[in-house]
Amino acid sequence: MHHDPRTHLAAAARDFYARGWMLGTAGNLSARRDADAFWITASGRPKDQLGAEDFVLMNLRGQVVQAPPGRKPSAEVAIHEVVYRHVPDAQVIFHVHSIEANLCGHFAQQGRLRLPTLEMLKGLGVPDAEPRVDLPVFANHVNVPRIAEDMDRAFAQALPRVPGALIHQHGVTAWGPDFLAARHHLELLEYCFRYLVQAKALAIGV
Ligand SMILES: CSC[C@@H](O)[C@@H](O)C(=O)COP(=O)(O)O
Ligand SMILES: [Zn+2]
Repeated sequence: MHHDPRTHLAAAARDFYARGWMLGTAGNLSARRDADAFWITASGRPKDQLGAEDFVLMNLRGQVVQAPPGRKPSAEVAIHEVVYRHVPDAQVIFHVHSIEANLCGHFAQQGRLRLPTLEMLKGLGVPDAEPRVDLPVFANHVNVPRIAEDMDRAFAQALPRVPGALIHQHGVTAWGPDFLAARHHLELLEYCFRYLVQAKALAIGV
């Protein structure tokens, strides 16, 4: 769909950086070029100042198709690959590191985080009056392909009910059929995380 989504990815990164979600080079963003290839941020680049030379084109078999000199794909490219392989509708993937997402990992039980019963979950594709929805939570591993393998196994069983997944003590990954939808999904998940943290602080059961 997005034959060259790099300027859109750079704009999204600036936005998320300004929200404090991509500090210190954290996070990575990608968008499909076609059924078999996607553009992803190069590893370790400052997310408030990405240029055309800060993106790498990958195929869905983990191979670099095109990379500017000296640039490597994101260390977390295997996670994006798993999402693109399992979710044909996913055209754009955003992975960011917020404080609230990391606090919320501690509220998870058996690898699931129960999302608050908010009307806003409609925006995540859950139209129920009293939604009971869990976000999958994966263990973090220094060896990123291990995280991707866990996700691959889980997604082969069942895709998450909402378009996202949390990695414990690390950050959230959200996706969507276009840039706007992926951003909305990320914003709504981050809203849920803020809500859960504040509810916990106020000792409110959700
Ligand atoms: C700032 S360290 C964070 C990284 O280890 C990683 O989790 C991350 O999200 C960014 O890695 P990157 O290789 O730049 O895409
Ligand atoms: Zn990360």
